[in-house]
Amino acid sequence: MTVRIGVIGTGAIGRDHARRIQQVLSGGTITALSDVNRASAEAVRADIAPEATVFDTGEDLIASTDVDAVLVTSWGATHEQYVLAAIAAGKPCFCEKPLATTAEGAKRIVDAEVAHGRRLVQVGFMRRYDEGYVALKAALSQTGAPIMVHAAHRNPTVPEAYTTPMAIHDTLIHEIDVFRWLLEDDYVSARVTFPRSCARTHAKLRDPQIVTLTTAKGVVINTEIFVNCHYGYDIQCQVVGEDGVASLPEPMAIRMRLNASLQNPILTDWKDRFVASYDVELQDFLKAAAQGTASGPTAWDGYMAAVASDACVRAQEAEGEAIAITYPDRPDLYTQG
Ligand SMILES: NC(=O)c1ccc[n+]([C@@H]2O[C@H](COP(=O)([O-])OP(=O)(O)OC[C@H]3O[C@@H](n4cnc5c(N)ncnc54)[C@H](O)[C@@H]3O)[C@@H](O)[C@H]2O)c1
Ligand SMILES: O[C@H]1[C@H](O)[C@@H](O)[C@H](O)[C@@H](O)[C@H]1O
Repeated sequence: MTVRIGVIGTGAIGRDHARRIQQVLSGGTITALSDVNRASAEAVRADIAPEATVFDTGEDLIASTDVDAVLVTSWGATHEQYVLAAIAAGKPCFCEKPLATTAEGAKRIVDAEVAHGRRLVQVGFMRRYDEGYVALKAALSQTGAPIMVHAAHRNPTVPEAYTTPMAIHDTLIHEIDVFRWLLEDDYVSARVTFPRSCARTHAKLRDPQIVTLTTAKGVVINTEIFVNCHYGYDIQCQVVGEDGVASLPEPMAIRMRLNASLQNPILTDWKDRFVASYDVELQDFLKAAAQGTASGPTAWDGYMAAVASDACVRAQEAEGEAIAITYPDRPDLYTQG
């Protein structure tokens, strides 16, 4: 079966996901597009999916009989309304991170999916599909029980509209999810400290910042978020265990001996750093959607990330103070896998 996909939000990642479904992956075809900026959807139709229909609203797209499954790749604050509409229509839905911008919003999605009784939502936490993180998780069986994690999430630059809380719900959200998965653990508290801000930041963004998460098993995770680091897109992670240390591998790069120096290029764009992971996560989505369901990171994972993310934003405001994180019980729908 070829799954007929509608894409809501055709900006950077919506366009890139449409491209991979049309040109790279198997089992899916783009039949519908929608964006509040209609010209953006029209441009994706012209460049990537000439057979697709452009809809005025995401809701119209979801209701279309030409759409079997939905990709939500609009701005974070608009995800909840579209994911809820897809669940109401009984259509599988891939939602980019964040599932919702508040824990309450993510909980409404969990409640709707539980009431539906079958998984329909996959959240775009692509790092769980990244070869490096998968290898790192496997290596933890040799380095012994984890004690500490040192991580860094560095972007070369961000737009002016990117403000201090976005460092958490737009950027750290990847670490929040991937460390739950990597350590098979949940968070109990969050603390944020701010060094002096870097010269390249602006008035509404304190950058960099260091987030310390403590887990139920007592692991302490330090993550530096530095979104004006200038030199490249750089994701670092080192897990210190009882018997040894395991590090996330660097992306493959040609090492050159040139001009009297040893050179190793560093990527500058998330699209390139995680290109293979996006391919694998969406192939996984297409496979499950063909069966009318979803696999991969769940709405519960999206909700858990939103709970931790809200706590981290409160921890930013309470600079230096630990903020407790508590979770409700996991519904049966999310207990397998
Ligand atoms: N997994 C990842 O690594 C990754 C990478 C980039 C972006 N993202 C996420 O994907 C989402 C989109 O990010 P982006 O970088 O593509 O942003 P973007 O600004 O390039 O594109 C978003 C698009 O959504 C459209 N839009 C906004 N509100 C809408 C609405 N109500 N209905 C329909 N369309 C609407 C905008 O017009 C825009 O074209 C964000 O949630 C972001 O966090 C995830
Ligand atoms: O939306 C992007 C994307 O999720 C990237 O992976 C992350 O590094 C950026 O900080 C974020 O703004």
